[in-house]
Amino acid sequence: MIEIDEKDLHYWLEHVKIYANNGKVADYIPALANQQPEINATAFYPIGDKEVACAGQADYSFTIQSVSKVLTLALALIQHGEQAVFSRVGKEPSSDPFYSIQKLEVEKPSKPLNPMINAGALAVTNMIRGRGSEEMVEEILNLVRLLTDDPSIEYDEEVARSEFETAFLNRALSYFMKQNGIITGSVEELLDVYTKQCAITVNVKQLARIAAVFANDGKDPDTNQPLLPSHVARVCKTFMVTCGMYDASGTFAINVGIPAKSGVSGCIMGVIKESGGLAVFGPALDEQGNSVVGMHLLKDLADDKRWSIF
Ligand SMILES: NC(=O)CC[C@H](N)C(=O)O
Repeated sequence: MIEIDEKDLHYWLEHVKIYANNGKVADYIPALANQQPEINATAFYPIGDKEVACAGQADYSFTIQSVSKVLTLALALIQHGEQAVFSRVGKEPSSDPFYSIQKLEVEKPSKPLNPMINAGALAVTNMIRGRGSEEMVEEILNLVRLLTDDPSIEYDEEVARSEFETAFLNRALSYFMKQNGIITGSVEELLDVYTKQCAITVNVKQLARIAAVFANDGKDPDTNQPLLPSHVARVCKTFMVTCGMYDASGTFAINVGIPAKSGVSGCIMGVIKESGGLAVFGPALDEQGNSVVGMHLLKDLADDKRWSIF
């Protein structure tokens, strides 16, 4: 069991916050361009009914963006099983940027390489049960409410609308996959669900709790009640290791060595085996779209606490 307390978090966040100057806030989603690069926060949610530790603006809410890809994958696996899900999406890293379209044309048969890139996540979201986009969004929100133990979790309407109005690349990916039978039904409805799942808002304490459920093999970190089947948690964690940090996943595995997932809002969740979940937020991003402050914080903490699973 690796102990981490508030003093650690304060110390390391103070140490790395200067790196925000080296990054840029995502602006391809207009509503995200308004984020303040100097905001930062981190939280550690321990397994075993102990207090969450945090530092920085820990009550600040942000949208989860690509972190939602792990959650919709978990939901699709629960609803349809591995065979059905992996008939539509692959299990291999792509080494391309998360929004890339090129491998969809090159791979034969054409199926997105993994569920952590946009194409794969869109294919997974397309599988979520529901009679329409509203019910599908509600299914996803209910999973996030379960994992955060907070029934008030919602999505940010302005961020969702802003992405929906400008998601030309995600529409292109979806139409390409519809042509190849990977996606069925209305692309506009799919984009409606996808942009809303990306716009679900949490703070670092809530995100750290989600990571803690994965660290506890799918069980509630406080009560040990099963929330996700352990094999689903295992598949999700494996994808976080191989593809969770986009085309920086290999470097991250060497430098930090834990399952993690980032989102372009500037959030990262990290899973520390049998210990707990760590979340960090800092909206200034590096070239690959990962939070600069988050990457430095995770690297320093992983070195200090010997977190690497390798
Ligand atoms: N990397 C991300 O966080 C991408 C999520 C974003 N909503 C998109 O599809 O572009």
